[in-house]
Amino acid sequence: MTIELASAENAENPGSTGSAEGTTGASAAGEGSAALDLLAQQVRDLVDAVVLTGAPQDEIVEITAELAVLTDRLRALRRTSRHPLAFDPEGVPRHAGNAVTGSANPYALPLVSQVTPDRTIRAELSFRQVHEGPPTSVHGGVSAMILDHVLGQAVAVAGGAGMTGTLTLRYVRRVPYGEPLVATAEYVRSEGRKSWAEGRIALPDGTPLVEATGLFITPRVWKEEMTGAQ
Ligand SMILES: CCCCCCCCCCCCCC(=O)SCCNC(=O)CCNC(=O)[C@H](O)C(C)(C)COP(=O)(O)OP(=O)(O)OC[C@H]1O[C@@H](n2cnc3c(N)ncnc32)[C@H](O)[C@@H]1OP(=O)(O)O
Repeated sequence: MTIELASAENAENPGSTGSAEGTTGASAAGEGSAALDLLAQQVRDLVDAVVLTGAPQDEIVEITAELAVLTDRLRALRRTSRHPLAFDPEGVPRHAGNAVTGSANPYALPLVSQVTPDRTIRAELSFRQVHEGPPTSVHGGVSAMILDHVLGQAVAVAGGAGMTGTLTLRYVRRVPYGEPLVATAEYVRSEGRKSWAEGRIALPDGTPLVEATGLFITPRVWKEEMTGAQ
C-alpha cells in the first residue's frame, strides 16, 4: 500500500476544476477547496432536509428529478485521484475525503479534532437526526465510527499510526442528537507495531455516554515502506 502524502505536486485539490471562484486549492493539511467544502456542506443540509421533509408526494417527485440532473452533472466531472493525506502541524493525519473528518465529504460530520497540550485528542461535536438509530438516539455504529477515528488519531500523534485491529465499546447511556457532546481519546501504550488507545463520547460535563478501547496495528507493509525494507 502506498500512503499518498500532500506535496507540492499533488497539493492541488483533485476535486477542483481550478477555475471556480472561491477555490483555494488544498492546504498543506490536506483540506479540500473552499468551494468543494461548501458543496459538501450543502449536501449535508440537503440530507438533513430529506430526513426531515414533510413535502407532498408530487413535490418529492419533482425535487428528485431536479437532483438527478445535478447528480449527473457532478458525475460527469468525476476525478480519478484521491484526496491527499497530510498531517497538520500537531501531527494529526487529515484528508478532505475522510468519512469522519473530511471537510469535502458530505458523509462526514465533519469532526474537527484538536490535540491538547497533554496529547489528548479532543473534538466537540453534535450529531444530527440523520444519525438516528433507536428513536431519539444516535445509532451505536455511528458512535463507534467517531471513536474509531479519535482513538486512531491518538495513536497516530503518538507515532503509532495504524489500522484498527480491535475496537471495544461500552454503551453506557443513550447518545442524544442535537446536543453538544465531546469526544476524547488518549494513547495508552505500544508493543512493537501494536498500539492501544482509549476514549469516550461524553456530555460537556464529562458524563460518559460511550467508552472505547482500541488496538491499532501499523501494517507490516507501512513499516517496510517507512524503513525502505524489502
Ligand atoms: C502514516 C499514515 C497515517 C494514517 C492514518 C491515521 C488515521 C487516523 C485515524 C483513522 C482511524 C480509523 C482506522 C480504520 O478505520 S482502519 C480500518 C479497519 N481496519 C482494517 O481494515 C484492518 C484490516 N486488517 C489488516 O489490514 C491487517 O490484518 C493488519 C494491518 C491489522 C495486520 O496485518 P499485518 O500483516 O501488518 O500484521 P500481522 O498479521 O503480521 O500481525 C501483527 C501482530 O498483530 C496481531 N494482529 C493482527 N491483526 C489483529 C487484529 N485484528 N486484532 C488483534 N491482533 C491482531 C497479530 O496476531 C500479530 O501479533 P503478534 O503475533 O506479533 O503478537
